[in-house]
Amino acid sequence: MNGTSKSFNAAPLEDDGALDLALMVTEHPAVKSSGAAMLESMRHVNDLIQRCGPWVTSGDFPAERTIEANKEVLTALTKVQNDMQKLDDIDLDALKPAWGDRDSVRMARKSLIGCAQEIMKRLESLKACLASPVSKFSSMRSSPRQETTFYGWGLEGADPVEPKEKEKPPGGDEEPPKERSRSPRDDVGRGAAGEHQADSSENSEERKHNRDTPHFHWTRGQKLGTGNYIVRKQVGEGSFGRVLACLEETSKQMVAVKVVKGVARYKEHAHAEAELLREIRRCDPGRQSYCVKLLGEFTHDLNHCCLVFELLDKSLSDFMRETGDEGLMLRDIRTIASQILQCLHFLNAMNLTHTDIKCRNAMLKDSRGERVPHPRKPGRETKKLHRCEVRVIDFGGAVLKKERHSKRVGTRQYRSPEVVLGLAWDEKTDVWSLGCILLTLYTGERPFPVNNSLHHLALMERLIGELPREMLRSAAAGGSLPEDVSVDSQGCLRLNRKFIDEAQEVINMAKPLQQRVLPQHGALLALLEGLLAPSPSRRLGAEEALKDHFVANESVSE
Ligand SMILES: Nc1ncnc2c1ncn2[C@@H]1O[C@H](COP(=O)(O)OP(=O)(O)OP(=O)(O)O)[C@@H](O)[C@H]1O
Repeated sequence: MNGTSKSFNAAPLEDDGALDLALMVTEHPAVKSSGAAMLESMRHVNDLIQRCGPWVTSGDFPAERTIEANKEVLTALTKVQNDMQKLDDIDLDALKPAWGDRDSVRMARKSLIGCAQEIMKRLESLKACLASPVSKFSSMRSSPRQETTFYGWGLEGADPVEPKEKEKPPGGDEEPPKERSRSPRDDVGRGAAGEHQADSSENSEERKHNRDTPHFHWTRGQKLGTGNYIVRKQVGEGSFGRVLACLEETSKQMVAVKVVKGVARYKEHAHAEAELLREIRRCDPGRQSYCVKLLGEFTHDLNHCCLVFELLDKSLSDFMRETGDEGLMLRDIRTIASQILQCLHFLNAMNLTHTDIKCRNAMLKDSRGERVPHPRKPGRETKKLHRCEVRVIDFGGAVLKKERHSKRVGTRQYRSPEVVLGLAWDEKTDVWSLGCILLTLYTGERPFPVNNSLHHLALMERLIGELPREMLRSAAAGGSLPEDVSVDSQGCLRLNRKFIDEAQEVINMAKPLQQRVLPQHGALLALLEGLLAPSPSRRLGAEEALKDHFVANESVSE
């Protein structure tokens, strides 16, 4: 009999009626959906217990099935945690009459949380039983790791840097379909051959291994590092790690801790991001950069690099969703434009390009506000912020001027024409991305809901007019055109038959920029035309844009 089996409880979980009762007393949508999810999790756990019970009690673990079961347990734990969080997030002060009274919702929530805790207990005990066989099998399976190079930030003479692989974050994203940049710096010191090497099967194997490595598993109340950070809940997740809201014991302040996956490359990458953020803090004593503030860095369990940040509230994409994707008040858009431009101006002075400016990477410090009639959409509402202050996050893709490269950086929907075409890019690429953010905030719609380059370029032409022929010609001549794009002898985009069949209708329906902005908002239109100029040499720089009429003039009429 295996030692770990002592704690294994093979009895199936049962609903003692509390779940049903909870679902009967309220119509609150979060309670309803969590209740249904809880029933599903309960069934899943019972199934797992049935499947794993025999090996756990006999101690005879079959390799593949044990690894598979472990993955399932971790996924199920995350799911239950998320469902608990949804319950936790219910605002008892904002109930609709049809959802039932406060006490019923509170009671239902308590019952469901109790049920979730039971499910978690079982999953935790199963996880403990599987842990040691899994680590034994995994070490037998994994191939020797590649040696990783030092990833020093901006250090003269540092070794060629390792790529940051940006993969699609799990759990969906507000910008689907999403394609993340590969590396900000992965071809430094390499040529086109380097690019090819980066795609060799060995690297993609490793990339897959990194992506499949599970995220750090957390529990509420858990202490991180040397015990100074107590986990309260999860506030975000990216490709590199999970972001947890934690109470810092000494200061009694809530902070955000990004716990990076236990993958060597990701750890190095996180150290580099921390180093850069420390440098930003050093250069910004007056806190005028609007960059997120790094408060510290530590290691948890020897394996997880943890970055401690000021705790922020909601990303612009989450906030937009909360307002029903209707678009924000113009005065808030102006403030956001001004603050992100100040951030870009500051980064320019440090010779840095962020490369991944987007709605998910700009967070509000405080998303509280009041619902007001939408000034541009009769009959609709939006949310007017009490205090509009943003912070730019995720500096993992930032690139120093001296380390610029020709790889496609950033998230597809926010990429500038020069990046899509594989041409040289500079800090103006961030300005284009900001243009995409502002247009999204104004219209409520993402200007480039695309997942291939031809569609993207064709939509750009629809929005802002023809792309400069020199740009298309030089991309064609330099061999940097994306695979799906070709250019004719005149230097115009060639739209093939298949494309026309599939996408032409969508392209035709997309409105030019002038038609997306109301006539009374000419100042905003002028700014957007400056930010979304196709040629980087004609595009506004951050410093110039700060002097633009719309940005500089604080009195905005909605
Ligand atoms: N300081 C913070 N306060 C609150 N939430 C945060 C904070 N920083 C990040 N988050 C949340 O965590 C998510 C992931 O953070 P971040 O983008 O830094 O991680 P990442 O792994 O680098 O992601 P990506 O896949 O975009 O590179 C963010 O989208 C945001 O929702």
